Amino acid sequence: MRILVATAVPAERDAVARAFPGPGTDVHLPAATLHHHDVQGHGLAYDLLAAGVGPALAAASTAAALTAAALDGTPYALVVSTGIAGGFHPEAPVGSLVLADEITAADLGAETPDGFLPVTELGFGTVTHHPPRALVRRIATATGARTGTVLTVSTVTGSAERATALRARHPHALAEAMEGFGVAEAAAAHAVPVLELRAVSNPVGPRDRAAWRIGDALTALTEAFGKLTPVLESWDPHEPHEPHEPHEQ
Ligand SMILES: O=C(O)c1cccc(C(=O)CC[C@H]2O[C@@H](n3cnc4c(=O)[nH]cnc43)[C@H](O)[C@@H]2O)c1
Repeated sequence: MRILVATAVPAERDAVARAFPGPGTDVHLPAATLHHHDVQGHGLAYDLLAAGVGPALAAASTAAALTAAALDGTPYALVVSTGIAGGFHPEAPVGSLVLADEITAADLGAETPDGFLPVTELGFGTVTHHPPRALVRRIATATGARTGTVLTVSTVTGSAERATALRARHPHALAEAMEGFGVAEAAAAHAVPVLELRAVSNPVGPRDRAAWRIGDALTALTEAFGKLTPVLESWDPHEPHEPHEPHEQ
């Protein structure tokens, strides 16, 4: 089973790679370079992709890798968007793991005098993707990740007011990052299921870049991916999808 893991930057990709034994191999594609790891004896192959920062570049790079695999006749069974993230206080503290049960574009829409309208209310597209519920449950149990909404933003939140406004619109949001929705859009175009797993490096709120605990978050990411293989090994990508249940408000 082939799994595509999309991070934003090479430091996150390398943190994931440290979960696997051996050096891996690089595969150069048009518009994307994959770092390939076969997990011996488990029938799993991971392709790690530093897909770029922000939803647009992440979507373009992920789509390039998905298309190459499909044309090759060895399509991916799963796409995982991963990396560091901001965590909403107090539910997702620095160093914790968050696994998305919803991946939501938080700033894709229009501002109106009455507030923000998502694109769906303008009659376009989608703003949310849902990872497979049963798989989310199993991975959360294996890794200790909290489950909830992970927001995708194009602008990192830098004030308490913005953090409060986002939580008011998305009461189940645990974290924000900048790529998940883009990666999920590319996966959906190929009808491939998607996960988003994040390690919290900073609180969502007033900007204090010097306080980001990137090293701790990258270590948490390596540990989480070390626990993923047995779960994915026992996962049947063809198992029927449990219907999505909306969060209770
Ligand atoms: O400087 C480094 O060593 C370094 C190592 C790993 C990652 C980075 C990044 O800057 C990654 C950018 C990436 O992180 C996500 N992120 C993290 N915190 C937030 C946040 O509060 N709000 C939104 N996004 C966040 C995001 O996905 C960025 O693409 C640096």
